[in-house]
Amino acid sequence: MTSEFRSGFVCLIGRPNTGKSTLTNALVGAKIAITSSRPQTTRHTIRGILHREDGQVILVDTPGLHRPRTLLGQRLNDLVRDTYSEVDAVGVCIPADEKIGPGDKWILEQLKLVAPKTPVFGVVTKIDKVSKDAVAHQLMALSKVLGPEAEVIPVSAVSGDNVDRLAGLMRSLMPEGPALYPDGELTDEPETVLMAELIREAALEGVRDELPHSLAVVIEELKESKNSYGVPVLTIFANLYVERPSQKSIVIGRGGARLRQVGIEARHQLERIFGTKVFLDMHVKVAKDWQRDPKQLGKLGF
Ligand SMILES: Nc1nc2c(ncn2[C@@H]2O[C@H](COP(=O)(O)OP(=O)(O)OP(=O)(O)O)[C@@H](O)[C@H]2O)c(=O)[nH]1
Repeated sequence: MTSEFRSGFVCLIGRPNTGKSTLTNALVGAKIAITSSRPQTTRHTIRGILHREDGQVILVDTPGLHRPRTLLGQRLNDLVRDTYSEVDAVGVCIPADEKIGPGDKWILEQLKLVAPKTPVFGVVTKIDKVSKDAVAHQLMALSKVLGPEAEVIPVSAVSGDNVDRLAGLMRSLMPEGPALYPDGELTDEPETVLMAELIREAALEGVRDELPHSLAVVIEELKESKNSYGVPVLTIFANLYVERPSQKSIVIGRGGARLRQVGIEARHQLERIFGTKVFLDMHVKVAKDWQRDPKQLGKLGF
């Protein structure tokens, strides 16, 4: 028996750091969504596309929903709410190693409020981190919160456990329809957005101060040329915006050491993803209070 082809959109939601980006990468099979050990770093709605013989699932990875404190926070939340009501299914992600708390319940309330008809499924993530008993306990707890209709699946993006099963479940929740994107396409984000995200991720890694909301990266220009050996090189001109001079020093580091390290890290990732030699030309600038200024926000792509 051949089953019908299904296609549609899925959004994985959950508190920051629950493993949504890592899971998206595992499902899609390539590094597209940006992960970081620091919470709330995924700012853009990046779509990974899961191609299967029997269907296509377009994953919309949203920033973690959080109580807004700044204009940027509000815009991010609006974006998340719009996404909830437009997708065909929403996956609620809860890490296996943390109790379901008020933050999770708040997210579920928002979901029921803005998209009461969107099918929901549960995902217990990072199951490699805890015992089987703890996983079973978390599955029951999540099932209780989501209700009897929602299917709940335990996965580990790191070991790959159940990632295929989850892909199958998502596909089964999609409406019947043809592929929406050509095979082989992994994301529909413009590549400059992806470049900016990768540089931003590298610049945040290892910085302990509260930088995540104060750092924006804008790709100013791309130039293709050949080096002295005739090898094609892509030169990326990027501006890193921070809000205060003190943050600028953090990003640059002593004698520019940190920024050089960030450059090496980002270049490595960019070369891997874009399959070409990369030269990174980065400048760190101070744009005072850009998070609270609508004009600046627009300029920085929010
Ligand atoms: N052990 C283990 N760690 C995981 C797994 N999935 C994600 N992580 C780790 O958990 C951290 C957060 O993962 P992300 O994928 O960035 O989480 P996120 O939910 O996308 O986070 P935000 O972008 O902040 O919303 C990272 O350090 C990951 O390496 C998993 O299956 N097992």
